[in-house]
Order: sequence, then C-alpha cells, then structure tokens
Amino acid sequence: MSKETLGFQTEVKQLLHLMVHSLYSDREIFLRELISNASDACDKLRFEALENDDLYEGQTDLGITLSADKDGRQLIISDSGIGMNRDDVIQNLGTIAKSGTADFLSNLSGDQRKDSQLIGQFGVGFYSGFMVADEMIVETRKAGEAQAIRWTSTGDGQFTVEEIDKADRGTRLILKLKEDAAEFADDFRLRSLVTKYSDHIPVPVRMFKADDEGNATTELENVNEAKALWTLAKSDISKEDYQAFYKHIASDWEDAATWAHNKVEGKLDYTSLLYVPKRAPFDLWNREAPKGLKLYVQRVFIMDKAEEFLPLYLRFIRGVVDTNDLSLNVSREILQNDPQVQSMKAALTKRALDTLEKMASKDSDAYQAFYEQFGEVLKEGPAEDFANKEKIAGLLRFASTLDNDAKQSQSLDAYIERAGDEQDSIYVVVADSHANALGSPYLEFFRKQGKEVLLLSDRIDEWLVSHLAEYKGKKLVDIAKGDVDVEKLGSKDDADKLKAAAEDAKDLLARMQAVLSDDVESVRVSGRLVDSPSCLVVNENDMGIQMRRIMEASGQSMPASKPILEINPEHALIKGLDAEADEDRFDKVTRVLLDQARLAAGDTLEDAASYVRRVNELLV
Ligand SMILES: Nc1ncnc2c1ncn2[C@@H]1O[C@H](COP(=O)(O)OP(=O)(O)OP(=O)(O)O)[C@@H](O)[C@H]1O
Repeated sequence: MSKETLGFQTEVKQLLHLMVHSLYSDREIFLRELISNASDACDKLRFEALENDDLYEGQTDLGITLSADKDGRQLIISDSGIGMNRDDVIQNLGTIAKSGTADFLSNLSGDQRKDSQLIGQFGVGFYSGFMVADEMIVETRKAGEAQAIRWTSTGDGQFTVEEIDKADRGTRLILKLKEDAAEFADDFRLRSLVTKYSDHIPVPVRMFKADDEGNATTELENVNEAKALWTLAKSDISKEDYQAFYKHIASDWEDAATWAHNKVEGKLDYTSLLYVPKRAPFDLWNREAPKGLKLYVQRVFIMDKAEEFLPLYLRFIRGVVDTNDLSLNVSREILQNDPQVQSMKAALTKRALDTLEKMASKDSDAYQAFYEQFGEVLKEGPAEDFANKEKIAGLLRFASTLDNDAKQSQSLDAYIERAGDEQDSIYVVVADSHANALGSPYLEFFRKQGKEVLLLSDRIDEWLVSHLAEYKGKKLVDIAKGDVDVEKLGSKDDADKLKAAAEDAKDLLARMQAVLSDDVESVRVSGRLVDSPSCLVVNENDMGIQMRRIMEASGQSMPASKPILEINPEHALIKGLDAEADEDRFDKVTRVLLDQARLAAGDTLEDAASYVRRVNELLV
C-alpha cells in the first residue's frame, strides 16, 4: 500500500496547536511521557504474552533504548513492547481523541500561562513530543504481525502513514528536535532526565556507553534502576522517587500532596501505593471518565484503571495495587465479584481515609488545599459507604457562622468542641449559595443566642445531610426543618413569650390560613425569626427545598407535601397585617409574605408575575 495522508481529528488538531505554540516551560517532561508510553507498551506485551508466548517472537527482552545524535539534532526512543499495526497507529496517534479532550478544550481561557497549566493537568502524552520536535516519526511493528508501519507528522493538521519493513517488534520513535531543543540530544542531559523522571518504572531504559573521549560506543548500559518502585522497601525510596513515580503513573505535572505505601501479608497479600493529587483533574465530575488504580498481579501489569479497588467517592486517588491473590488471567468481570477484591477494597478504602486523616492532623494548610479540590467528592461518601460514615464525616469541612466566611474550613469535631457537652445537636442550614445561607432567616434566632450554625451551600449538601443523621452521638439538625426548641436554645422565658404570642395571634393565624389553604399545611408563630416577617419550614422528616428542586430537575415526580409558614408577630409588617380590615389587601400581603418566604428559602416562584403585580399594587 502506498503512502497515505490523513487529517488529525479536530480536537487533536487543537490540542497539537496548543502544544506547539503555547508550551515553553517544563518542556523536558516530554521525555517522561514518551518513556511512559514505551514502558506501558512493554507492560502490555508481557501481559498478552501470558496467554500467547509466541508474541515474544523468541525475543523475551523487554526494554527501552534512547539514542541521541547531537549534531543531527535527533533523539530516538525505541522499545521492544507490543507495537502497533496500521489501525492502531491511525486511531491512537491521530484520529481518536482521548476521552475528555473536548472537556479540556472547553476549559481553556485563552490566557497562555493558565492554559499551559491546564495542558499539564490534561496528561499530555504522545503529542508532548511536539513541544521539542519539528517532526515526529513513528516506526512500529505489532508483536505477532508481519507488516510494519511508519507514521510521520510535523504537528500541523496532518500525518502520513505508510508500510515499511522493520525486523524487530515494537516502536521506534524519532524526534527531529527543534533548533532551541538541541539539549535533548545531549547524552548527559538525557541521563539526568531519565534518573529524574523514570528511575523506577518497571522496565530498563538503556543508552549507549560513552568512551573515554565522550563519544558513544555501540555498547548499551542501563541508566535507570528499573525496579518497580512499589516493590522496594520504604526506607530505600526517597521523596523525589515517590514524586517522580507519581508523575509517571498519573501523568501529572505537579507533585502529589501525599501518599501511603504499604505491604500487606497474611490473609490478604498485596502491596499498595496510593497517592493524593494536589489538583482535581478536569474530568472529576464526568461519571464516565475512567478512574481507579493500576493493577498488577505478581508484578505483571494487568490493567490501567481498575475501579474495583476504591469507592467512587475516593475516585481522585491514584496509584498502584500489586497482589498475589489474583490469577494472572483475571478479567474485569472476575474483579467485580471476587471476595478477595472486596476485602482489598475495604482495606484500601480505610488506608486512603487514614492517609487523609493524617494529612488533616499534620498539615492543616495542605489539607485545606486538598479539601478545596476534592471536598465535594468526599461529601458523596456518607451516602455511599455506610461502614465508614463517621470516618468520612470527620474529614469534612464546612463554612460556619463562627466567622461567616465562605471558606469551608470547620470540622465537625471543632464544632462539637466549641458547642460544649450540653448541646446535643449540630445545627446546619442548607442553601443554594453561601450568600443565601448567610442571609437565611432561619439563622436569626440562632445568631441571637450565639449558637453556631454550619452554612452548607454545595449542591450535594442536602443529600449529605440526609445521609448523615448524626456524628459522634450528636444529631445533625437542619434548622429549616421541624420546630425549634426555643426553651432549650434560649430560655424558659423565651418559650413562655412564644406561647403567649401564639395565643395572641390565634385570629391572625386563622385568617392567613384561610387565604393560603392551598399552599401551606399551616401558619404558625415562629420561634426562629428575629428580623424577618416570615419563613417557610418543612416537617422534620420531609425533603428539604434544595433536594426537592434537584429531584424535580432530574425528572422525578415528588409526593405533594406542603410546607409550614411561620410568622414573626413582633415584625411591623405582621402587626400591620393583623390590623388590616380590607380583606383584599390582607389577601395580597399574606400572599406576598408567602412568596418572600419561598424566595428566602432558595425556592423559585411558580407564578412570579403575580408576585410582582401584588407587590406593585401594594407599593402604590
Ligand atoms: N511506544 C508505544 N508503543 C505502543 N503503543 C503506543 C506507544 N506510544 C503510544 N502508544 C499508543 O498510543 C496511545 C496514545 O498515547 P498517549 O500518550 O497520547 O495517551 P495515553 O498514553 O493513553 O495517555 P496518558 O499519556 O495520559 O497516559 C496509547 O494509549 C497507546 O495505545
């Protein structure tokens, strides 16, 4: 077949354009990315050859060779891995965008500095070669197949594919270096980059030995340790090694925030190395995005994103699990049902939570930074993982009336400590924004009494509260629900006053109730209001307004349940209403009070036009 020219897929094209034109700093990471790919290719061959020895073609050595020609400004990275056939090449290196590419591109701001950071987070992969090369040439032959393929591109819109002869299996990648990237053909520079980034990938990286004059000979030597990092003793691993390995497996430009490395022997037999990243990947909220740990069985790579080893709410954890408890021909189906995997999942979950606890207690700034990235994911935990509910809850942080700050930095433990033994509840208010939580009428009485309330305004918060009934024996109480115990929170005197006020307002309540009988279950005098005239509450076990809105938005039909309207008889508006003889005005004001209470609760008005009309009529 003759040479064929093909166009890159649109999103790949955009990505390449950015790579070529926007990335000038940290270019050296291209080497880590390309060595990672070569190492993955060796892993894949080792795995596939378990079932079919012939794939080795009599050549069982797996490794990577770097050869550089400084004068010719060229770097060659060869591997004896799985290789690619024509279809693989076309798909992998041009026409199929990695999942999330579109997401990623839509996140770009146009600000080159910010965007190049984003590219970093994206995991730049193969195309990062174009940061340093004018042209890339891939010559590759798939293990067990006869025909080899050459792919070439200069990183503009197109690439070519043609058939070639290649005796040895695997991939040879030739980088024609840019004029300002000649350093990457320098022997010394390459060696130091390999040690820096790829010391502990599980395959050897080799380079040609230099003779006494510094000229390359034809003899190869290993330049990296080539021992899978997780198999080493902790005491033999430096921080830098851990970080470099993290970047290798996570394709992250930044260091990890922390990690946990453990060997477990006994009933279960596995080694795990779990990392907590510093920054959320842009596809954290994409439910379809692949996630999970790199799985090895007896040192042999099995699969990249095994999601069976951690719960969904810990999907941001990256790392490796290597076990002797599974067979080498384990499949995804087996993983899903294997009791050993279940036990490992339980143990790894606990390990990950312990790691977060340790980070929280040792370095609260680092934990705060972590929480800002991943807190919302962690909040899925109590609903998903009953067994670890309390442990997860201890890791959560919230905004609070303590400082009214939007920053979520208060733990439940700190709240309980401030509240003292006598207080048997943790008070929370749930709203659709921090500003709405802060201005919520439900807070008024609590503020007056100096009782701290946690301010919840993430989308997931009401879901969280509905799954976290209590923490360390203290009930979590949504202060927009049920009755407030005025006597307990305030004083006997407050309670008596409230009773008397309710008695005095009997007629008013009945009049209002008659107007609103279709909309509310009842109208009553409020113990929680100080400054506002009215608010809406639901019964203790009813669904809150935020949750109801989310459920309705997702198309679920909700059981009809009416809220309760509470009024503040001390408020001038309510006093005026009580004295209102004109039934038409009474009707209008009452309905306006209800709509305002709805708005303050974060609800929307079904009939906003009528509300506006009424207010205008009253204003005139
Ligand atoms: N040396 C190689 N040998 C065999 N296949 C390769 C090689 N390099 C790349 N590939 C194939 O091309 C695909 C795309 O590579 P690329 O580096 O862009 O993404 P990735 O490796 O899947 O993701 P990431 O870089 O984020 O880990 C790989 O998944 C792999 O299938």
